[in-house]
Amino acid sequence: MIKIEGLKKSYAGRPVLQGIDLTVKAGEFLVVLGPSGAGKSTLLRCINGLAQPDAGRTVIDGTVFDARRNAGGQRPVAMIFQHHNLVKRLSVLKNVLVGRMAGLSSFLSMLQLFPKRDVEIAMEALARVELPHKANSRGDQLSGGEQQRVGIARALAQQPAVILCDEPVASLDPKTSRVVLGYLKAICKEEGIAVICNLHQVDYAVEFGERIVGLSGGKVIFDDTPDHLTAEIVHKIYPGLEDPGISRVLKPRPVGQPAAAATPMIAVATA
Ligand SMILES: Nc1ncnc2c1ncn2[C@@H]1O[C@H](COP(=O)(O)OP(=O)(O)OP(=O)(O)O)[C@@H](O)[C@H]1O
Repeated sequence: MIKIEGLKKSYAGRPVLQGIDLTVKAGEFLVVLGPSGAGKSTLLRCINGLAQPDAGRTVIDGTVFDARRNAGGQRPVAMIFQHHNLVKRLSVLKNVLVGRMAGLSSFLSMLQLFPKRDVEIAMEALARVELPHKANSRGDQLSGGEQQRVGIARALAQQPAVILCDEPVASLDPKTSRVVLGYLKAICKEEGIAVICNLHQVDYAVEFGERIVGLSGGKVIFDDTPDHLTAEIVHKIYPGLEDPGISRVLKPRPVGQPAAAATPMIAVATA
């Protein structure tokens, strides 16, 4: 289980995250939606230590996560990026083995020598995304979708507690996007890994997310299952969005039932 507690981050005095609290269970697929600049990437960067939060902490399976203190062991937080971040001149297998490097001595990683068990783990991860036959291809000989599947295998090879995905399908066509999100979801469920996935596409969020968090102005304004995401809430998350097509992917609300509140509401009787 990953607990994000009171995360705050400002850049040049401008608040970007204003106190984020989230608990994500092992094997839960959480999608973060929000307009450009809402702080989605900053949230992931603060969790994995690429950015230093001003306040707050991340607790993973009961231990406070500090990226700086994790050298020498496998890191519990893996990351998948929009542009795959593969080393293009290296083989696919070596790219996946990067996920094992945290456990290697600097001497062995410099020589790119890996224990047999690490190579087995990397090959198993490639098999999970159905690319073992590409192990010896160079990273740049793969399509965008295949490169992202290698990115997933690299994250999986790290054997993390949580995988953070920063717009992993933003540069892929719709069919390939669904394939990539399908692999991610299957791995999340079958391996019991928590996934926090930033997306721009509401339709994919509804299709693949078990839980959706809406960020706006650095605050959580929606946190619920896709069933509770209404067109009104989507418009709150994305003010000014003019896409009537959004309502097609949302479940119609039964007549007379009010829209789900963005934050829990308690009825207080008046005296
Ligand atoms: N290193 C940085 N230095 C200064 N400002 C930054 C830095 N990183 C992010 N920001 C600012 O923080 C705000 C949130 O950025 P962030 O990238 O987290 O948004 P986002 O929701 O991921 O947007 P997008 O969907 O466009 O990727 C933006 O206004 C951005 O300019």
